[in-house]
Amino acid sequence: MSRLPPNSLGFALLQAARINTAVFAGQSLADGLLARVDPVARPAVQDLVYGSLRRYGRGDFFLGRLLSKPLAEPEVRALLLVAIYRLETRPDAAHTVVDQAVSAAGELAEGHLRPLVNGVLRNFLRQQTALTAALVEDPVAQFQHPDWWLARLQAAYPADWPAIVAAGNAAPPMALRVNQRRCQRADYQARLAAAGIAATAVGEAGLALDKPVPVDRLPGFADGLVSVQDPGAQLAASLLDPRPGSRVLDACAAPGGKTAHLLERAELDLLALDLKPSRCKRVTENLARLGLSAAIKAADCAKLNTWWDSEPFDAVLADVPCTASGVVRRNPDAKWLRRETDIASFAAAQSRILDALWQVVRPGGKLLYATCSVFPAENGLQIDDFLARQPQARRCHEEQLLPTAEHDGFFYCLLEKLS
Ligand SMILES: C[S@@+](CC[C@H](N)C(=O)[O-])C[C@H]1O[C@@H](n2cnc3c(N)ncnc32)[C@H](O)[C@@H]1O
Repeated sequence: MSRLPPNSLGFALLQAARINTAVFAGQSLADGLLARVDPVARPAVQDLVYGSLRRYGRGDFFLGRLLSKPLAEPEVRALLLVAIYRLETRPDAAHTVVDQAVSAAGELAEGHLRPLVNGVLRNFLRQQTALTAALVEDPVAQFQHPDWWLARLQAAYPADWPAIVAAGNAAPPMALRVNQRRCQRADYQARLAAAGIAATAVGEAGLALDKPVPVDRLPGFADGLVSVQDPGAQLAASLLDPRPGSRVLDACAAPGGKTAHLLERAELDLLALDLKPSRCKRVTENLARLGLSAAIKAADCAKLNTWWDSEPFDAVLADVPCTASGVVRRNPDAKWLRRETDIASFAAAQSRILDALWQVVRPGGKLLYATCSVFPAENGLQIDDFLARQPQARRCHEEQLLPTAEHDGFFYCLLEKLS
């Protein structure tokens, strides 16, 4: 509980510090940490949490210079980091920010550290120019990614890595996919314009918004006229392009974005699998909102004996679990929680899934392998290894989308099973 009013900056700083403390203790933002925040404060808390985590390497560097010894109190440290983020990105009313951070510190168990919070933030403001100039001394601070992550990007993309890093540190764009079963894109674009939301057509059925908006401001969202989906993710359905009436498997389906897109484009006999029953529920809810239907089952797609009836599929989508290194701006906590060894663990799980799913593709059928990663071990190298194991597989199309201001990072490889 807190004595600060929910609409105050102090309250938002306090909540953001608590969430970031949970993240650094190992919890994921995807576990709904923000959903528990008072709705009045949620947009401000979200900005503080996501923004400060995107820039954690930088904040950590500043604290290293400002503190004489490491802080043992995680919530106080997290509070300093969110306050520094706010001071850097909204330099107006800096002294109000410091005062509000000190009030927030008073709500923590370590309330006696209020003078330290006050002193560190005032020192930050006094030394800000010199501290900012010193960022170049430390790549993790300057580029705001772990050192092993930077090394992997530099090795794989000698020319593009600075742009990948810059995209990963920026706030993400927001795009919609129009449910072509329920309305035309141009009509929906006009509805958006009437609601004061500017958007540009992108891809087959997408609309890129000039500025992100809360979903409840989107006309007809609850009635299934649109879904939020990155333009990079919207490529999957057209790459797999299953024929109407064909038997399709979406093997890693939750929350169902690509499942829904496939069904919006054509009538299909589609089975959607996901490992977790709670995530299958999200597929069910999404399809219901959009007026679509599929068979949905909780299962490990790699354990064929638990779900497969031996009828082969014409088309399989394998949107496999991955490091999500291409969408790190949407999950900035992952950047700091991941370990380099995770890449090999994901790659091993992905090859297990690929080998199993290949058995359910009919001869002449297709499998689209997809990740939202930029690490080659999960992408092109994974497919090279697969092709070496599977002489009946042919690589029809492969593309690595690097994250930009317009879309997230994705990898796609369309494979055909030779008859
Ligand atoms: C990248 S997400 C899928 C996103 C989804 N295709 C979409 O467009 O909305 C990967 C999903 O794979 C699921 N998953 C992980 N391992 C799995 C397995 N062995 N079998 C089935 N699903 C799995 C995860 O629970 C997660 O929901």
